[in-house]
Amino acid sequence: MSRLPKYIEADDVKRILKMTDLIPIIEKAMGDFSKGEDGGVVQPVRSIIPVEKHGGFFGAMPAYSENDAALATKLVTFYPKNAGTGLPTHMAAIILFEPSTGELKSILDGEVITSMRTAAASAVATKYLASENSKILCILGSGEQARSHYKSLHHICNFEEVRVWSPTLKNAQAFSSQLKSKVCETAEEAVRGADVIVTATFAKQPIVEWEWVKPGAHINAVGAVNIKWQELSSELMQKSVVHVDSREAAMKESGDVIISKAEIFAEIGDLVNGTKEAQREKTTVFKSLGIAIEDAVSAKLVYDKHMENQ
Ligand SMILES: NC(=O)C1=CN([C@@H]2O[C@H](COP(=O)(O)OP(=O)(O)OC[C@H]3O[C@@H](n4cnc5c(N)ncnc54)[C@H](OP(=O)(O)O)[C@@H]3O)[C@@H](O)[C@H]2O)C=CC1
Ligand SMILES: O=C(O)C1=NCCCC1
Repeated sequence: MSRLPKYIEADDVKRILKMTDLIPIIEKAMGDFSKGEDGGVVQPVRSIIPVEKHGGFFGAMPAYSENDAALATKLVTFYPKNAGTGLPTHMAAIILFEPSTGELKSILDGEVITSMRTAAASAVATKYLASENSKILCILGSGEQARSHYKSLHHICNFEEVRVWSPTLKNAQAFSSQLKSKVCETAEEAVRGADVIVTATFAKQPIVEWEWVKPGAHINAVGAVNIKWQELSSELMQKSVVHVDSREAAMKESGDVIISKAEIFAEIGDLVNGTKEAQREKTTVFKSLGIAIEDAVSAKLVYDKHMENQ
């Protein structure tokens, strides 16, 4: 047998990975992660190094799930300045190992997995925290995450209206021409009256204010993964019931949490495990940072399905 690892390309990942399969797997991984040692997950907060000269960042994200027999590390770069150049702003590879022997199994494209597993994590949060009667979805941003969230959140709610706002109007229009939605001229117009809000931007300063948000709405805040950046105003963070994927990561990486000094009520995994009660009727925030265990279990899923068809 060849010992050369298989490389699984983006197109294959896209073909193999289905949101309907991914959402329950991410839900279980978030639950296992929040059980601590009992969940069989080992995952430090990622290491991120700035590549200051070029305005980029490089991250290493190792994780092991004993329950899912998934051992992997993602290597990811994010370069906000790539926007508009034809190169993606996020690029990644996931390196998957066999936990019983330590053997290298595969290297997978990490861009599609990053996009889909982040949106799946927000879908899990939305399942527990959004009003069951949610009809209006607001998406701020029109890039990769905006698109994947549009798709994943339709698995959770029956939206009657989707609104999109993005600073570059033509990008919002392109989004809207591909994914049925209404373009808004301002973030405020998009946010007011929405039941579920997604912020998936490279904003460094808040783009959503407390007074715009409908009481009881749920917000998935996906961007601002930097201690100095915020997507949500401090008032909005302080007055909402705040959830995260990882408390440890939020305290180390999230400007929205650190600058506002908002209290973190729960990890989403605590809701999955039933150790904290979901407060659906309150205004809720899921501050997503992205955790490595999500990549590891997604990569294992893709690899197993890929090998079934060999
Ligand atoms: N939580 C997690 O697990 C993950 C989080 N992320 C984060 O999610 C965010 C979106 O990522 P992704 O969709 O891949 O990136 P893209 O580059 O595909 O899209 C970025 C979007 O941000 C918008 N934008 C840029 N600057 C601003 C600004 N100052 N104010 C408001 N909007 C702005 C752009 O608008 P326009 O095009 O109109 O100019 C664009 O729509 C990033 O912050 C990224 O780091 C990414 C992966 C995982
Ligand atoms: O989880 C990830 O992967 C990322 N999160 C935030 C920014 C870049 C990649």
